[in-house]
Amino acid sequence: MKVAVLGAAGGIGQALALLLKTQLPAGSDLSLYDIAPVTPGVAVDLSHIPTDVTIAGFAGTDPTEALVGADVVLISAGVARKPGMDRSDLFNINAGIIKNLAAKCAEVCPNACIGIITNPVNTTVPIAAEVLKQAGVYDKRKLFGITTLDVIRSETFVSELKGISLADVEVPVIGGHSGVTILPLLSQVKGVEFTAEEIVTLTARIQNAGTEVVEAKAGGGSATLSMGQAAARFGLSLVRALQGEQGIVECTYVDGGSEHATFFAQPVLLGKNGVEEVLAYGELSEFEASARDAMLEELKANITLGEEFVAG
Ligand SMILES: NC(=O)c1ccc[n+]([C@@H]2O[C@H](COP(=O)([O-])OP(=O)(O)OC[C@H]3O[C@@H](n4cnc5c(N)ncnc54)[C@H](O)[C@@H]3O)[C@@H](O)[C@H]2O)c1
Ligand SMILES: O=C(O)C[C@H](O)C(=O)O
Repeated sequence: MKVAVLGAAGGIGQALALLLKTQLPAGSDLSLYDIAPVTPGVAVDLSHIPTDVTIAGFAGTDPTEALVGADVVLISAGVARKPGMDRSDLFNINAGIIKNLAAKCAEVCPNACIGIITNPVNTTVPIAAEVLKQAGVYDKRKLFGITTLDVIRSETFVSELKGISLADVEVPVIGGHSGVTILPLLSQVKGVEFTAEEIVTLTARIQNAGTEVVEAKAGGGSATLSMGQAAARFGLSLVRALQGEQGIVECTYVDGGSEHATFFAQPVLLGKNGVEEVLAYGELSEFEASARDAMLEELKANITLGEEFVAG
């Protein structure tokens, strides 16, 4: 398996590269690409860690060398929020970056699975899809918006609030990855009862958790280390599934035939070709059903924005 990280010199990229260097299966190749000149040096640094994962780093304006033969491409290239900004404020810069990188993937590694971290995810994933379609290589089973950070935050916050072991907490998160489009299904957490007030407060905290980090970093960026962990979890799950391991499920934002929107995050069974099956997300509480319905207008507008950006 070859995994490429684009945006690898950034806050997320470096954390992710470290986790992949130490956790990818033996025999894997890891390639790092970023426009930042330090990127080959990041690869040299990581190469001194004694694992059976080979690593190479590439800088400059052309990611081709990093992408040759890639099975999985994880993209965190782009700009991050500062206090007072919304994820949608990143669109102007990041839309073009994703458009160009997706075009390169289409050209160099058209069969790779692509996981997009770059915000606004609700829009950057449709942008990538349109670019891949234009190039005639779109396979909807192989394009993912990485929403795993919402899942790990939900699990952490539930465990803290209820004093239960993290090993026992699973929280599906559906919809998208910004504000009200992030919907944790707290009613489905096994063995835990929440009061109506806890549901409201916890849902809001999970939806605003990105902003909580942005404000705490006070102009120094957004979540990088927790996102590195989240992207590593998703990327490693995908690699294991591509290698034939059965039963691997992650929530992710996919073009999965949802009745709600073209792209929708929900639990997905991963397999040898990427998405094996989009799973039903189960029964919702009244609160969750109305939150789901209320998010759809925003989510669909986010998707249309991406489609129209590529259509020009
Ligand atoms: N999906 C999520 O849950 C999630 C979570 C956190 C952050 N993010 C998003 O991830 C992105 C990256 O965040 P970060 O904190 O790592 O930012 P960062 O600024 O630390 O790193 C971004 C990197 O991208 C590189 N870059 C810019 N343009 C590039 C291009 N065309 N090709 C290759 N590399 C390029 C930069 O040189 C930089 O090293 C942001 O858009 C942020 O909003 C998403
Ligand atoms: O909030 C951000 O801007 C980054 C990321 O999407 C997050 O959820 O932490």
